[in-house]
Amino acid sequence: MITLSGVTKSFTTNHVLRGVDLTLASGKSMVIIGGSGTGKSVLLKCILGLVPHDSGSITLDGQDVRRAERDAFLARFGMLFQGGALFDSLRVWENVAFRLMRGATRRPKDEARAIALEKLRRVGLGPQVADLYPGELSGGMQKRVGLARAIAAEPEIIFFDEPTTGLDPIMAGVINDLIREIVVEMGATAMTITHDMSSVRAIADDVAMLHDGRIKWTGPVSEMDACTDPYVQQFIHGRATGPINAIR
Ligand SMILES: Nc1ncnc2c1ncn2[C@@H]1O[C@H](COP(=O)(O)OP(=O)(O)OP(=O)(O)O)[C@@H](O)[C@H]1O
Repeated sequence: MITLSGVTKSFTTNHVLRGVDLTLASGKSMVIIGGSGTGKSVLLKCILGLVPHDSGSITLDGQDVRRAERDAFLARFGMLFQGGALFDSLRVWENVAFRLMRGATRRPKDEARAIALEKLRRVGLGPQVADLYPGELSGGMQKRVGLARAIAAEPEIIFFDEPTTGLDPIMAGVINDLIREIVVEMGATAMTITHDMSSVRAIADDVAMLHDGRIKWTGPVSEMDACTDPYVQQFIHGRATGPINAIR
């Protein structure tokens, strides 16, 4: 379980997080929504300890994330980054096996390649893709490779940062379904940042809306439509008018 309590983070006079309280239950899928620039990525980086928070606490299974031994802590996480963030100079399978070939749990090359092929298969990519370079793949295929990489080391917790950005609606649907299936299958705890409401509905058990540096609303996705909070309503219906200023 990941617990955030009163988390604040400022960049000089820009007070991005102003007291975030949030719990990510183990084995559940939490989706964070909120307008551009509200601090969703900063929140994710604070949890990972990549950006130090100013005050409040963030714990993983009761342990302060700032006190955790970095390598062991990060090894518990898988990440699917916004642009896929694949290494252009590495073959697809080497990208997927990246973490398997480094660090304390380093595996022999043949074993790492076999795991990479198995993970590629899991995301619907055949062995013919393994020796290509990322630049030879479509955007949707690159996302799948990124997803295969995120799950390669079988992490307990997976973060998805805008997993469907730049994909057509059909491919976005495929990626959403894959994320949901994989998270359920692995029993992983998932946190996804997205603007895409169809992703929210496909991926989330729970939703949290970040606004003005705080969690404006959180609850099960099944209760989101009935939520009367005007901020949530404006966001989920994509209305230009409402309490959220459209000009930012
Ligand atoms: N390293 C940094 N130094 C200074 N300011 C930063 C830094 N990282 C983020 N910010 C600021 O924090 C605010 C929140 O940024 P963040 O990227 O978390 O937004 P977001 O909600 O993820 O937005 P989007 O949905 O557009 O990706 C922005 O005002 C941004 O300029």
